[in-house]
Amino acid sequence: MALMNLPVVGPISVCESLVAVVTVCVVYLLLRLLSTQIPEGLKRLPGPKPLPIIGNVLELSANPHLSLTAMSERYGPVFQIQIGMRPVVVLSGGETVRQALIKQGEEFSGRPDLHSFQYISDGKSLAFSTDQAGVWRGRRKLALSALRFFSTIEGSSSEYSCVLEEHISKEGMYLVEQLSTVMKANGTFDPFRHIVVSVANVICGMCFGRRYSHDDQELLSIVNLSHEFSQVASTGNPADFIPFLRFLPSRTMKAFMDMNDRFTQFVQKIVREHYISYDKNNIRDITDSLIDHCEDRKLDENSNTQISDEKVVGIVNDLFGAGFDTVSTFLSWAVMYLVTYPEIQEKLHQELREKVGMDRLPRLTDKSNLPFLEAFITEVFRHSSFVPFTIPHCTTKNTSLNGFFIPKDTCVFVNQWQVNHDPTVWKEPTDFSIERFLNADGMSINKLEAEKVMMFGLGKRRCIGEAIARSEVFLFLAILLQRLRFYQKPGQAPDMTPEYGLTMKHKRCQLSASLRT
Ligand code: HEM
Repeated sequence: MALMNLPVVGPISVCESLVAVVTVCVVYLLLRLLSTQIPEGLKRLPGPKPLPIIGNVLELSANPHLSLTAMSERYGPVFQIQIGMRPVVVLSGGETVRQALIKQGEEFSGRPDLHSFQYISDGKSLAFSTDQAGVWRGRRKLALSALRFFSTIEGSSSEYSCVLEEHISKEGMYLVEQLSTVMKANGTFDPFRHIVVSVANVICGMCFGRRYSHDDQELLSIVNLSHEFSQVASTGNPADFIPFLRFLPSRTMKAFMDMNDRFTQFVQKIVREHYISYDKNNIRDITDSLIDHCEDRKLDENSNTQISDEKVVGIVNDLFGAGFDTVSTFLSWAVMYLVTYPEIQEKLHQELREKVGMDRLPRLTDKSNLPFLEAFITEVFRHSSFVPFTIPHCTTKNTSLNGFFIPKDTCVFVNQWQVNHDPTVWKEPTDFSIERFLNADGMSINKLEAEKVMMFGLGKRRCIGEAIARSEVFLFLAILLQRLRFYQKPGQAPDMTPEYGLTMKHKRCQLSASLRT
């Protein structure tokens, strides 16, 4: 919205354009000459030579995770590229990433002030905004404790170990029913279309205390718009790195802004309803608990009000947004792998039949008893690496990594895809093999290998929804595998080519399924 209000460049003469271009080039060269004095004992970052103004944009290709992986083979695990006018440090290799995000976690815990990030949750996102460390830490703590509380409290009956298990079990069964109904009516179904509603309902239950039907147009219009978001939020938009592009119309950017507006309005409407019906003695969900936190602060003279009410309650935006897209993308990929490898699907079903049986639903406590399923989940995470980069990081002070100097406020990309496909760590990294995560006896998980897979980031910015996400992917998949058999439409092998983004999706497609007896 703000971008559309900016004045578009008016008519300018050739002479004026030339002067502008020459000035930009001179300033650019001067900045490069004056930039980065390397402290003694440290080295300058290696990397490809940038072109003026556009930097290394042309070398990034449509799949930056692949081109940056190829560059890491040439320049090593820490190197610098220039995207437009902005230097970006790229980290690869498990050891180097661990060193940066865990051992030097504080120095790499910032977020860069990318232009497009200001449109996410009105610039007040917990995950994307450049909040000062104190504010971000306070919000993160609040978000973590709200998530923990509203996933571990008791369910409505003793059948469930906690409310999270109840939400997932119920949504899992609705999903099975929904898919068999669609199969009866159409003969095929689009996996993402249905999975995303079920997963959104789990996080809606926790955040807003409500669920939506699979045909709810309002919810569908929100959850199906994540594609534009994902495209821009991953490694940014050209306008984040080449400032004058902000003044030119961009279709991707407009779609990104529209999507963010609609998403924020959707959540704000629910938050407004919560403010009206809020009752201190009946805290129903995460939104209520955040409102309650603000109300309590008002009564406490000594309370720390560094974080505004808007930023406290706005945390639900992040939890809802991050909570449905990632998990549903994973599950949708998992179904694609099941269809592609029917022999693995049968093995997983047999494991469930033997260890859980067909008379009851799987539970979270069955996890340790289902090593094939856990190995399958880990291999889908590794092989698809559908979150190829973490959210971009930023250095909070001058620092060094592997002997290379990195100035304060440098944008940092962490290449999770490379870590998960590093040929020095993984045997035949392009093969899909669940055996790589099983011990020699074939009956238990090789934890050491599983921990090498990187999907949730590491250190200070590590995903706060990891525990919930892991419970969701396990239980949804266990229920689907117990009740259904998935298969491809005759003669139509599924297209496993990922479409690049913050979360990489497979192409939308039609699959088939039948109920298991
Ligand atoms: C399979 C599912 C998921 C994956 C693969 C995933 C992955 C990630 C990654 C890679 C990051 C960025 C880490 C970094 O910048 O270093 C992240 C951040 C985050 N995730 Fe997740 N996530 C998942 C599910 C969830 C869920 C279910 C929630 C909430 C209910 C959630 C909430 C967040 C939040 C709030 C952040 C920002 C943390 C911060 O900036 O301090 N995620 N996630």
